[in-house]
Amino acid sequence: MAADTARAPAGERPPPVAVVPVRRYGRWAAAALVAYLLFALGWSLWHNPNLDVASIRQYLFAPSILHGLAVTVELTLVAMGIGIAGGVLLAVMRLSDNRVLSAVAWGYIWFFRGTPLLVQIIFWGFLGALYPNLFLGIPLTGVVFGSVPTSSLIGAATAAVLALATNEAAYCAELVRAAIISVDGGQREAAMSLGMSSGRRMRFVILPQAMRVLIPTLGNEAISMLKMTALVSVISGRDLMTSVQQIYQQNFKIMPLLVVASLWYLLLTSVLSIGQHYVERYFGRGFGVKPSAAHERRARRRAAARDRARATAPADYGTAPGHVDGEPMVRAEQVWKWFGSADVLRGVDLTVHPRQTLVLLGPSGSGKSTLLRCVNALERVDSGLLEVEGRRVGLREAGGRLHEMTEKELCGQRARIGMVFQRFNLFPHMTALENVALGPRRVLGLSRGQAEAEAERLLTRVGLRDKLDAYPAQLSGGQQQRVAIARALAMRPHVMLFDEPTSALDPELVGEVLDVMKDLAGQGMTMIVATHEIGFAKEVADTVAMLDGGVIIESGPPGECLVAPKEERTKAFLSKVLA
Ligand SMILES: Nc1ncnc2c1ncn2[C@@H]1O[C@H](COP(=O)(O)OP(=O)(O)OP(=O)(O)O)[C@@H](O)[C@H]1O
Repeated sequence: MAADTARAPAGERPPPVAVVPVRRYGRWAAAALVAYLLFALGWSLWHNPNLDVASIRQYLFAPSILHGLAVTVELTLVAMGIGIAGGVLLAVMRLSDNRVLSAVAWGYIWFFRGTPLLVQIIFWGFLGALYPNLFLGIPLTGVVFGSVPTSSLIGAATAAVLALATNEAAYCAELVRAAIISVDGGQREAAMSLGMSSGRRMRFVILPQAMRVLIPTLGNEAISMLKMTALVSVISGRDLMTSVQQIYQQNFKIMPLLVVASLWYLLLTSVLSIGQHYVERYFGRGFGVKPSAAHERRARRRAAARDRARATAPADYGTAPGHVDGEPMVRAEQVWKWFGSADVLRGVDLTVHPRQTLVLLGPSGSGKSTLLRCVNALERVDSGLLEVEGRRVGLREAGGRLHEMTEKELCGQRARIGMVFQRFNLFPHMTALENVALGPRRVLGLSRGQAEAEAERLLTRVGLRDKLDAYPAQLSGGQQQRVAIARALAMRPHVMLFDEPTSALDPELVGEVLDVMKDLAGQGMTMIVATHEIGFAKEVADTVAMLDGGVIIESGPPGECLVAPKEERTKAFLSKVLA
């Protein structure tokens, strides 16, 4: 029997197919040639009397060299640390809606990238020539609390750090900004829909994902910083390269001393590269990087913490009750929304009562997503009244006028409204469990154990008990959407919005998501569902509304709207969808 037809007992993995690999003679020859050339180069260096191995040995651990090495390491670490922190701050300022902050950040980056680093080092080193004394006081008022001579405050070492860090911050700012922009916009919206403030969104959702893009470029920056520290010699900084130069200017052993410097730089660069590898692996979790042993240990520790926390998880941790009996859960009256000259919603009226399911139908571009986004305060309506639980969405009435809600108020309102997106928008750097636990932990203030115990309960409810530690990339579309539903439910929302939750799924995965939604409706969740699933609408909806061109042209019980629609447009739409 041929190897590829070998059989194993039924159900067991068969032996792998035995395959003779292609003989790649060209590659072997190329590898042998390169190895030979490298060996020859090493041999010629080692036996070159001008290299002066004895001097290399003599100076490799010389005190002045080791001191220079320590200065280089210290300068690199401190300047990179301050540079990265400053860069993040500048990037956030640059991306801010506040024009003054954005302009200041732009000006900073423009100036520090636009002038040579050498000039900046000399500037900081000789700052005393411009400002002989530094004052602490209130600018432009003449109020001074104290002053010191500049030269006593900013010595060569401080000037070196200031110059390298302020310059690095400008470069880092652009790298961080590019990395932040590279994070999908859906991530921000998903975090907003959980009621996370802008600071929390940045810290827990955007920056961890941006870091994956950022780390390789920051690794490059750190390595070039290591070598740029040599420039501080112009203000008498005592870095590695300066120490080497001082020695060979006296003894003329240029080659051996350059080899000493190179060996130390190579060692430092290697250490940085190894560090970069681990940091990259940490931030690459969920993006196809294999989970490390540490990841699995952490998962086991967390499972134990969940077991301990289960007993202490509060039953009523959810968002504060906001609903008054008898009031509609969602009410829209003459809601208009426009983008520039395009009127997307043109006077929408609808009412959804508690425990009811409203299904929104309508062709692509009719405004279904926009309406749901308005209900969740992701967009502000331009005209009309939109209320959830009797409170205007995104607006507060005071003194007979409407005021924009503060971020805190908006987050509180969003947290009571669950949203499930067409493209899932799971956080790719978090496991299913972490995705679901994020909101309760970071918005509602549960402990990690309690939040994860609750997340486990919800994931079990949507049939994903065995996928707690899987990252979104390791889940099918249907499974991802079920995690997204559990994530929204974890906030104990008062109303759930579904924006075409099955339209990005393969037909055979649609059922598993619809089953979870039917289950929710059966348990009395108030829901607004934009979908083209007519069978679901017939079975679950209390009301069906047909949106066309930003207007609800027909609404009523599914028995009327779907079985005997009055409007020609609805008939045409249904015949297309059901075709
Ligand atoms: N931020 C925006 N800026 C400009 N136009 C927008 C914006 N958001 C939506 N629109 C426009 O509003 C219209 C309605 O879009 P919306 O996404 O609400 O439709 P939809 O009914 O959900 O469509 P689909 O079923 O294809 O998702 C579209 O013409 C779209 O181009």
